[in-house]
Amino acid sequence: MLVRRRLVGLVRETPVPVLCTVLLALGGTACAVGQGFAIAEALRRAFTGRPLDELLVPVAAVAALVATRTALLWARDMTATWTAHAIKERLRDRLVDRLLKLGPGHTLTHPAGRTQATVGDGVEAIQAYVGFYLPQVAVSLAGPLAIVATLTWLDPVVGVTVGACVLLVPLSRPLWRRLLGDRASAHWDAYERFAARILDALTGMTTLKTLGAGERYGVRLRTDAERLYRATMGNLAASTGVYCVTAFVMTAGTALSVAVAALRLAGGHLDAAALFTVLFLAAECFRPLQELQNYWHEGFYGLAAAGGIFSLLDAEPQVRAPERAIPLDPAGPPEVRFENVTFAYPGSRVPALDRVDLRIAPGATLAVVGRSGAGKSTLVSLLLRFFDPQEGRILIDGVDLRRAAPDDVRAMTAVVSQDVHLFYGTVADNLRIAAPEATRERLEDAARRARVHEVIAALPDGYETVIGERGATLSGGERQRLAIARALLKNAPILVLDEATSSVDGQTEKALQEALAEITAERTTLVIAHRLSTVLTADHVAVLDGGRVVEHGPPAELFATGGAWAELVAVQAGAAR
Ligand SMILES: Nc1ncnc2c1ncn2[C@@H]1O[C@H](COP(=O)(O)OP(=O)(O)OP(=O)(O)O)[C@@H](O)[C@H]1O
Repeated sequence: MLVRRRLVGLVRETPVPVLCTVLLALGGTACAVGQGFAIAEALRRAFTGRPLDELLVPVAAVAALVATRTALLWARDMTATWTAHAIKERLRDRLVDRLLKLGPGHTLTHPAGRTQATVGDGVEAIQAYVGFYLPQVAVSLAGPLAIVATLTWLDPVVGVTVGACVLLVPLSRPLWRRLLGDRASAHWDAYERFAARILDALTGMTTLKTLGAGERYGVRLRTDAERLYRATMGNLAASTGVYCVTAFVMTAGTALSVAVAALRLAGGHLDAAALFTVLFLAAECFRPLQELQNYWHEGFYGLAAAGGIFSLLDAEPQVRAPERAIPLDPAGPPEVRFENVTFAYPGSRVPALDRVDLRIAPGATLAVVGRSGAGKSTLVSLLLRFFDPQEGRILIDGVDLRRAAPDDVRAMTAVVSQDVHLFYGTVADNLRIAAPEATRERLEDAARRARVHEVIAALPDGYETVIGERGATLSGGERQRLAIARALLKNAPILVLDEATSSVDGQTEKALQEALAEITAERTTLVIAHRLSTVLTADHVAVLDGGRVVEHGPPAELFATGGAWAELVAVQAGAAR
């Protein structure tokens, strides 16, 4: 029997329904035992020439027992299914809850496809294991034990023979455990890899096509599908191999028990009716083990998925909430400071930010520029407290972010990034993600200020239009303007603009710059920008290079010094010509 302690722990959380499942199954076994005795009695009466009406009682008892058993097993299946669903739903709630707690700190460092396979199919697979397999383990111990005791009472020699044969099944299990466990894990691993690859292909379809890499990626997909196929067949071979051996032991055990009972009959230790009872009970003794074997077929996936599920449940968030969080004031635009901040991503030895000192005065705008990989986005991730710096600290109005609740920190900041994610749902739903209570008037006002109201109004159902997955029905520029409307609705005192206007045409950019100037005036703003037009209006510019601030000051002053900023301007000007 393959049992994982923590999965048993899940079952223990719903003790009553699980106990009911076990008792109903054992009730079914008890009916089968009664059936064996009733049939034997009917035969005994028939063989001894008793009148027909005397046969009616045992025959009626058999019918009643068969009906009761059917009802009990139906109730068992219903209870097991219900229990399995309840455990599954609770587990999935916990996983989703944990994922939300782990936040982008986890999603940025783990493949989404694997996580999706764990939370989706992994939890589905657990269902058969916890709902059917584990309760059946208890039934397979108690049922055969009770039947062997009954057989021993009928005839000790037959009882010991059946008991020995039954014992062979669980005793042979350790021989297979390793093989079954390894094959199941290999199978799940191949499945997770395949699921991750498929998700990547779907989300990156445009990139693959524009790079002409569809064919090459298809080869990788086929290789992973082939690996999954081989792992499935390997698992199936091991599983059915064990199934066949166990079935053989069970059949041989039943045959041997009947042969021993026949010898006992010949020796005058048993009568013919008792022989029939033995025959019936010996077969029934192996039935729970046979069912256990069947449930294993359905549940092995769950056992393999358990590793991923529990490691996700055990994963610790990158940032911890302090026991007594200092509240942050969301009212006015705050001062933001990075003090000697050094940070390297988990698993990386090269710091993405190296002793960064920056200050944004309340209501001021700081533009951060620098080459790709300089550390600009990392600055934002730290400001949103997706990660904590290894050295130094980040302060909002003098409060170290480590001493504030992570949710409070995120509530202070609205982000408009390059990669705008629109969720499956209506335009209004997508706007209300930022402000669930917002009235239709507020939505429209925000959309107007973000210069996207006309676009929304022209959609087939206006604000109630369902946006296709990943915003397929809106252009890049429209999506960005929707993101700006979201930021307006969130109305946070800190604003992060990550190349917020990179996907809009010249005319829209002008209108957007006006709208952004309007909202940045009331907020402390950090602009991550590659384009000069976005930076020129900032109060300060910081030039990042290799995670370090190499220049910092008002844009005009920096330009006059002829340093890194002036060099970047020259490069851009050259590129524009
Ligand atoms: N999730 C991550 N795990 C490990 N390293 C990362 C991760 N994200 C970024 N890095 C590394 O950290 C450094 C800074 O990256 P960052 O994304 O902050 O740069 P950036 O200036 O925003 O670049 P770009 O302008 O191209 O967006 C880079 O060396 C990058 O490879």
